Amino acid sequence: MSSLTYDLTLAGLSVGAAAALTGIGLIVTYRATGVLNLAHGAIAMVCAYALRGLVVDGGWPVWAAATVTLLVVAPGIGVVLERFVFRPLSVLGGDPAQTLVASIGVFVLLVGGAALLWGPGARDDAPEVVPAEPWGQLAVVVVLAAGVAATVRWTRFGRELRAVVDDRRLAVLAGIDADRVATAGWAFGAFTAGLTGVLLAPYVRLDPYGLPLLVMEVVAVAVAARMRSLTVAVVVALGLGVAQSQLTRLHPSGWGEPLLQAVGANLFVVALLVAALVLPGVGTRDALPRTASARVPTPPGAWIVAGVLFLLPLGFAGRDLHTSVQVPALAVVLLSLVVVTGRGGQISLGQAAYAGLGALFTALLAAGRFPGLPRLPELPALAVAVVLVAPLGLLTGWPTISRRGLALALATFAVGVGVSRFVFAQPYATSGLTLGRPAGFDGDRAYYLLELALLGVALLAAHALRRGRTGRALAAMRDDEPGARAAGVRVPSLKLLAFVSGAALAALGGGMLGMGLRAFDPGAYDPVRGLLWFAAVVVLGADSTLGALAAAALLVGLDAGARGGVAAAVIGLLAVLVGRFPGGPYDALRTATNRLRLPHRAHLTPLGRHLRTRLRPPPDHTRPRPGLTGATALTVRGPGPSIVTPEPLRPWRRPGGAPSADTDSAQGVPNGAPPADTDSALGVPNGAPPADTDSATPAPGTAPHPARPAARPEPPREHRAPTPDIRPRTTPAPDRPSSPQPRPTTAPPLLTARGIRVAYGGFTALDGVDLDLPPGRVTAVVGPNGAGKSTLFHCLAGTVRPARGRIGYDGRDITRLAAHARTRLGVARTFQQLAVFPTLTVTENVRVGAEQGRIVDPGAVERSLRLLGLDGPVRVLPAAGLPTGTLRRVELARALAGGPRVLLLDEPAAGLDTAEVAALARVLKALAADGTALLVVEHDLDLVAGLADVVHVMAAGRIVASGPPGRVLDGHEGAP
Ligand SMILES: Nc1ncnc2c1ncn2[C@@H]1O[C@H](COP(=O)(O)OP(=O)(O)OP(=O)(O)O)[C@@H](O)[C@H]1O
Repeated sequence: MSSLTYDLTLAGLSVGAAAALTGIGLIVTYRATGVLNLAHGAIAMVCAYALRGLVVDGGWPVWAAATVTLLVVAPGIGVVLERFVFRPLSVLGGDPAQTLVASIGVFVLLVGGAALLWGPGARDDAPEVVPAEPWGQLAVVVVLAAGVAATVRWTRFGRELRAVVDDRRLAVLAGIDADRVATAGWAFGAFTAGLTGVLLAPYVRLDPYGLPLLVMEVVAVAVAARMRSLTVAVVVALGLGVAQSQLTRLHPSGWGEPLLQAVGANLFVVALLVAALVLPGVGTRDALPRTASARVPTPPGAWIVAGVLFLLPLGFAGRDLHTSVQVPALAVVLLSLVVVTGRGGQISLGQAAYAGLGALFTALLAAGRFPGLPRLPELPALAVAVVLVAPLGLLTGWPTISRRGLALALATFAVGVGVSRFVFAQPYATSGLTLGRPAGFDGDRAYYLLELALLGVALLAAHALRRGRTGRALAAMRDDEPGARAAGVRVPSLKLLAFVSGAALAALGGGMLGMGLRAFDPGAYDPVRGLLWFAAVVVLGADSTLGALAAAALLVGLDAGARGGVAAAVIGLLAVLVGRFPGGPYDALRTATNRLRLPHRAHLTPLGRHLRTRLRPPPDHTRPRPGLTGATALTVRGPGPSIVTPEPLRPWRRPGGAPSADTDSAQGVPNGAPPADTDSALGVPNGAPPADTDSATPAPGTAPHPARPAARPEPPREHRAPTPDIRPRTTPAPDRPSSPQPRPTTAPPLLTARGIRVAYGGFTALDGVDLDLPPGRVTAVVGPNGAGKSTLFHCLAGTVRPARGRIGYDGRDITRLAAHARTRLGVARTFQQLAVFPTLTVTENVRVGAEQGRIVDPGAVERSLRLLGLDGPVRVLPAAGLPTGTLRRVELARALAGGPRVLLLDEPAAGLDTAEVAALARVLKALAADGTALLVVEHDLDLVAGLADVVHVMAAGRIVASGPPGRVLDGHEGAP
């Protein structure tokens, strides 16, 4: 090996070793806590400053200072973060969106705090702990990686660690001390961060912004290792380090030279872009940032106050006015986050890139240096820049189609870093690019007035995107993406719309900011700003335009003083604390969404599945709920004649024919109401405990089913079939709509499945299943756990694509059609685990279904609300916090509002009490009588017996018996 190659390899190994340390730390923290510690680089920076402080200012020997920094300060930071920031969040439910926001908050807090403490300038006197030669650093990395790998694989602690990462709640129930595991993970992660900072600081600029960002750029190493394999992380880190170093030897001529130089200097950023955008996303089980986008009610008069405050600077002069000029511009940038994150529910950490591109393009266009376009005056240049940047929103928009949560955060962060390094850091942008203000608006006051006008336009645009059909669809997508798809919302295009609009708004704000500063300053749009802006918007109410205005004023105002970093420190502190405010917006959302959810098997690793099975609550014996223990529990008598009991379509009514007053527990049962009436809309007897506060699939350790007002006795066999035991007990209301005659039973099926086969890995979940759903009939699918019912349901609904077979609808092949497209054709569904939109009111929930469904019928919302007994006071309440029984009806009303011809119901009775189940059965029978084809996947055989026209029994991925319930369910007698 030539001496140059050798020297470059050694230099590359040195850089790679530091990157490997970061990778190891990030992976261990992630494995121990499920948190991707975005503050890793900031911890590294603080430790580097601490070491420098002890050595340079305190006069300590390097070895003593390094020992204290690495063994006390760094792990101490980790323990403090775990104890006071992340543990409270995980105890509250471990919402990944909250932990993500909190880790961004810690990053911003540490960066701001460091700028306040040590000043924003760079230092070049960081002490050297390990000699510049790489062998020492390499040895440290190899020993650390081997030690961690051995611990994770072979020790009890390692097993506990994996269990905690899989599912903290389940691990705790299995007797694991999750806090101890998390504390150890955080302490070790912070130690590696400290080591990275201490090793890197002598060779790079030690400043509060640069070092953290540098460390975060190498997050690619951990992502490439899928946040799992330490070996892969170390190999990738060393490989990238050496490759980056060797690239400096190449000097191609022509256009390739600047490109190669840029790539060579930023190979870790290239790797980050590839890892975040091209490789499959990590952390896909993370939720959307639901909690980061709560609807914050606007206090009365707030807009007037905001208007007055924004007009105040017109009375300022000099430096104050000059500073104020930044506020409207920044407010426009932050409005872009309101649209993307607040309303659309998409994490976007790269918004600073679009703002910077807006400023850069405006400056280049105004200077006549934009390739292929003539020189333009400033205002048209700004308008053209906005138009040019808008489609670039697809850069962060398209990853959202397949990514969410952590994977999306990484993808958008990567785009922000990539644009910053490959566009903003190039000579044309860094060589003092000036940007004038539009003619006639040169003075600060006149320019401020122009900004207010542009801010007004941006506010109108943001309002338009947040209101009406689009706004409701965005909110639905944010609240519950599968639910939104099921309601017919075109989720992929809506995400792209959000990002394109967001990019346009950010570009407008960025251009305004550049004009305010009269120059393009790349530092004003670096990725750290992107994190700060994201945190600020989240903290002050992501779905609030007023919050964006307040955040802009706060950020500019706090940093207007002599010391920089105040704004970052304050916003960081608030972001760290925001998930912990009791009674805050998070609580309502958490109760509405999280309480119902035990992670689905599909989202768990094998260990999690094992724990879930072990810890599954025992069956609820307070309610007779005959289950199938296996196909052998049934006696199959073969197909018999179909039974169709046509019933008129009529609302969910109380006896006597009057539409039910809503007596949801949220509303309270009216005083003096008649005694327990199981035929009422809700079937909640007076004085009975609220029908539900629990989940259909309850969290471990809680009762598996909500308290029921009365146990439902199992009907005698002869009452179950062929005469359904659940019959309407009310006389039809005189004003009920006349319903068409049911279609003859010979009508061709509307939805068909032929030869459906689905395999998960090597396991065949469905093996050649055929199914027909004729109009006007209720078809039920029953079977023991794991029989394949849900998988079949998903195939019909479009959420699982079969490996083989065909799904047909009305003669058309829809096998490859997406879920939302099926809904728009007329195949609606409900969910086993509720999928409602908690921030929308009951009426808005139903309206989403009506607006996106098969037919747009202005009367559909009212009709559906009435049919499901939701037309009382409950209609104006947000879905968050309503009882399960009500939410089930909301979900059903939403599905019906789109005018479906086929309705797929996944365990519709889960979480309902006896009376609610009876009322539900009546509605479903009425729908069938009205010509709808219904599929019910249900464990409640009473319901199936009374409701279904034909029952299919599944076992081991096949349909093993079919026929009328009276025959097929006969053998169920005696089953436990
Ligand atoms: N995403 C997945 N990955 C791996 N295996 C899966 C996945 N989803 C389902 N399975 C397996 O496929 C089989 C059928 O599962 P499915 O959920 O369809 O059954 P089911 O009849 O609906 O059961 P249950 O009544 O408990 O919901 C089960 O053995 C299940 O463990």
